[in-house]
Amino acid sequence: MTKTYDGQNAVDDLSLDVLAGESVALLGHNGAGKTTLIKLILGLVRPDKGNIRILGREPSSPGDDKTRCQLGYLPENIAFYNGMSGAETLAFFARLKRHPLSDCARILARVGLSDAAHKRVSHYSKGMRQRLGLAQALLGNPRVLMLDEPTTGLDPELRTAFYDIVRELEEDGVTIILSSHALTELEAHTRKIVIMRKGCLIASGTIDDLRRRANLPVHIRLITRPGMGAACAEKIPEGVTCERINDHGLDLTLPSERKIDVLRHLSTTVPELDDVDIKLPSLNDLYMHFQKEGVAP
Ligand SMILES: Nc1ncnc2c1ncn2[C@@H]1O[C@H](COP(=O)(O)OP(=O)(O)OP(=O)(O)O)[C@@H](O)[C@H]1O
Repeated sequence: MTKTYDGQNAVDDLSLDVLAGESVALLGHNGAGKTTLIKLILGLVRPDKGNIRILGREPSSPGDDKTRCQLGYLPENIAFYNGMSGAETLAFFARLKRHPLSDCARILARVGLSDAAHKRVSHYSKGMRQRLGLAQALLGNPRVLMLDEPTTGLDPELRTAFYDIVRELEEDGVTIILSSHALTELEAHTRKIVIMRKGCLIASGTIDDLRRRANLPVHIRLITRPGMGAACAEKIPEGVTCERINDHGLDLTLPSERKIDVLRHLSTTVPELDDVDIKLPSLNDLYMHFQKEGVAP
């Protein structure tokens, strides 16, 4: 589908299948079209070309509240009424979503806000507001949950707690679509990655799929017995770039398909070797690779 604003394609001829129960990370530069894609999925905006089905239905079709109630959304910047408490806020959203008010306390407990339930939202920290945002997204026990940059501004402990909740939801079979710029944490927490650039989808798959497609070099750090770095460097096979970092450390760069051969060679011919550390391309490396102009989808 394509969505155009003021003559510019915010989402440009993009096709995407998300399976039930999949957790998908949407990555892309500022203005790549991630939020627009989420709004298309939610039915908040309609595509100018193409179409979209979510849970088998057109999300923006008038009167289809049943489908919309099965979607949860945590926007990038959620606004609350500051004069209301967390419990009052959640009850307000629960009425809109026709979720039983008697269940709100359970949802507040799930996001760790029970103790602050009766505190005014204006007195909440950024992390507490974010958790309240997640609580409202969980109303209606959604089958599909859209989280737009949900961990921005959260400390490492809260991020971990946040992803623990996301994992539980995944285990319950909820489909999760999450947009973020926090690549390191996504690497550990999402199964499928979708990379957007200027409204287009430029790569998608698991991190292993993306590694295979990008075929970036692998880095291996070798640690030898003290003073044996130079002797070890002489035994490095042809076609492998070798950089000495000190008298007992070497950094190798090699094509990924040679990884096993080179490790086998080192283990049989370099008795001075003390330790080996293999660094596969990270999600950040892959993201930078695919964002480069000229990489074909
Ligand atoms: N309501 C709108 N009216 C006009 N242009 C819009 C509107 N919403 C988004 N755009 C434009 O569409 C493009 C994609 O914006 P979008 O917010 O989807 O990007 P994003 O990937 O979510 O960015 P970020 O990472 O900065 O949040 C941008 O050029 C933006 O200016």
